[in-house]
Amino acid sequence: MNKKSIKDVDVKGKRVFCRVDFNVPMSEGKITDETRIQAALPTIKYLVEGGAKVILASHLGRPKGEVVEELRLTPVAERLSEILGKNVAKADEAYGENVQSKISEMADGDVLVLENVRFYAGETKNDPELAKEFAALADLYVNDAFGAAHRAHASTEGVAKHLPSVAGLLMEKELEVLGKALLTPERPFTAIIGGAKVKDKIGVIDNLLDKVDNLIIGGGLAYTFVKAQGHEVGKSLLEEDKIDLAKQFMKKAEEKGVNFLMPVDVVVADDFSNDANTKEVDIESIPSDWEALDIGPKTRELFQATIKDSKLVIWNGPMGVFELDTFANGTKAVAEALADAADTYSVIGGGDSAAAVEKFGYADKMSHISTGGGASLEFMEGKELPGVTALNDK
Ligand SMILES: Nc1ncnc2c1ncn2[C@@H]1O[C@H](COP(=O)(O)OP(=O)(O)OP(=O)(O)O)[C@@H](O)[C@H]1O
Ligand SMILES: O=C(O)[C@H](O)COP(=O)(O)O
Ligand SMILES: [Mg+2]
Repeated sequence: MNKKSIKDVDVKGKRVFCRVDFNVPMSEGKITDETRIQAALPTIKYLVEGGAKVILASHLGRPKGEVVEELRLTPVAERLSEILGKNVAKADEAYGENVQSKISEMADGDVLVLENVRFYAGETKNDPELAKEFAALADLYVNDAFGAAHRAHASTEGVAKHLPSVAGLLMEKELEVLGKALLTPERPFTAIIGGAKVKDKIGVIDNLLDKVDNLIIGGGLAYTFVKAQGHEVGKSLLEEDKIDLAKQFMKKAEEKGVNFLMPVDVVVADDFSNDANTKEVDIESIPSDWEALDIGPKTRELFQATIKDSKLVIWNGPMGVFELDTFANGTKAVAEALADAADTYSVIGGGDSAAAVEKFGYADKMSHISTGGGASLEFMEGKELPGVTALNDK
């Protein structure tokens, strides 16, 4: 990596604004998967042991510039305190006088978690004034939030303009491992894309089609493509204004000779719940009042066969609503195929995807579990990550 890391600078006694990705899956105020907290520990401990005053900043969810009580970082700070075995302070804001006064009371090695940076509208707009407020809290900026490095936001990019700025240990490791896999990808190279962030992720398919041998589409993302194929999708997740784009991608795949795999059957439900009525139907027969919430058994086999024959697989986005057991089989089948494929280098990306692999007990069978979903995809596409570009060169 040509960027400076925390190992290249002196942190002792410094106030360090450390951006982490604590955007963890939560349910009813409880953290349901702490992969991202665990992944940030090496940097946090390095800073604590190095005698820095560690000021942690993160987003959680997408509160759109307003305070959303359920998206406070308090549970994360509490969990971090347990893990570190020391008191971790929590601020109710992310900058300003109250925060300054909390920081002025910190001793070397103390840890403070700021409030969700996305409670401020300026965060996602990369507002220079907000970036300056963040910078005013610290002497050094560390970006360890690989999962948010594809965002040019005030706490991931803007703040770096005002402070010496270096990468954290997780950021360094992610870039190294993913970079290696990408530099000379072993073939067949397969990308599996699913999940729910259709608007965000559909675009990555364009560049991926220049790189992969197989592209598998599942999860909520699939139904925009199903519609583009000319089938009805009932109440399934659909981005109407991306249908034309989906058509273009299918055409491009054909021209490039990329094997483009889509669900051939699905599990549909009459309600978004575990006790909904469900049935398995072929892809051209989704009933108008029903919603496809998982891939079906034929699709599971189809996807598994391709995975088995691949040497490198990158996977981002669950195949169905795996949080509900009724719709977990598709995601489980993909995880299982990857776990069984001993000769396949498997890279799992994304908060919910990592949670799924963990939930099904396959985490230690994967070659690399990246903390980045969108970030790992954009990196794999060959795009520059603004959160990395903004850091100081070596
Ligand atoms: N068919 C579907 N309909 C609706 N939601 C779906 C469907 N399939 C999967 N999902 C949902 O997609 C969500 C995960 O998508 P997401 O794009 O956030 O993936 P991720 O791995 O967390 O990546 P990132 O880190 O970028 O968020 C899950 O909560 C899951 O329930
Ligand atoms: O979950 C993620 O992929 C990262 O935390 C980024 O979140 P975002 O997609 O809401 O920017
Ligand atoms: Mg997610």
